[in-house]
Amino acid sequence: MAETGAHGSTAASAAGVGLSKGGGTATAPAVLEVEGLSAAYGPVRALDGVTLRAESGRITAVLGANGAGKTTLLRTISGLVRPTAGRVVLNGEDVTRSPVEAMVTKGMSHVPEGRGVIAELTVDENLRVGSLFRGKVGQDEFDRVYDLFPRIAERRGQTAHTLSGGERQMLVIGRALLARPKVLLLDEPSLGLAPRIVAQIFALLRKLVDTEGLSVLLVEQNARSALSVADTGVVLNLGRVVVTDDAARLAGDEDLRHAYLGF
Ligand SMILES: Nc1ncnc2c1ncn2[C@@H]1O[C@H](COP(=O)(O)OP(=O)(O)OP(=O)(O)O)[C@@H](O)[C@H]1O
Repeated sequence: MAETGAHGSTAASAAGVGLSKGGGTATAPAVLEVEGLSAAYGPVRALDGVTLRAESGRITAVLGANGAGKTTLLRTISGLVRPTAGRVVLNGEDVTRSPVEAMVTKGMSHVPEGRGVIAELTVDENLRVGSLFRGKVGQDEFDRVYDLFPRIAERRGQTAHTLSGGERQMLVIGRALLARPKVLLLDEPSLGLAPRIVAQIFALLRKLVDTEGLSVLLVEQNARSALSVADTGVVLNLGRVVVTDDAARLAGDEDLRHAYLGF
């Protein structure tokens, strides 16, 4: 198991060391910095001093068992849950306790678990509803999403309730991308999907990260898949960071895999 330092970060990851999957350079600017973040639901302490960073052009996977605090972490970062302590810094600006709309404007998009689409509306209408908060969005931006997700493009006139789980996941990611985020928070995109579809979605994320410098904070219970696409992994247990390390090293750490990742 990798050596952990303060807040569970390894010395290597704290220094931003580790090659990206795209073969890029070791250090990238932090788009998102989370420092000592804590959150509670009444007496239940769900997050306890979580520190991590998400960098431009990199995928950071947050892993852990049921109840580890992964969803709460994303909800607290994006302003849906009020932290009891700690800071969220986006592009160098302290955005802790900013309203969700402000987070979106400043470059953070959150795709929650559950693939929330409006079932009665068409795919195209779902995309347009999702872009309303941005004011006028050019057709070229919708076309870009359709280019990224050809399956969604083929189904643009269909009502969303006819979509498969994978297509819904693509639609909600596409909708989030219309906000032109610097950092995309994704909660369990693989849940209930066939491995082939998960691989397609992860490959697309990898492409966006490598070509556009997007930063992705990916929450997953499916640790094996997540580590195969991520640059860095952060393992949570009972609301605390257990270890932060290069994704390939985490995947190869048998003790850690057995103790926290279930594969
Ligand atoms: N709305 C809530 N009210 C009370 N307790 C909650 C609430 N949401 C989560 N919790 C508790 O907070 C802790 C962290 O839950 P969270 O959903 O963040 O974990 P998780 O790692 O995302 O788990 P899962 O993979 O099962 O979704 C758990 O103990 C959970 O029971």
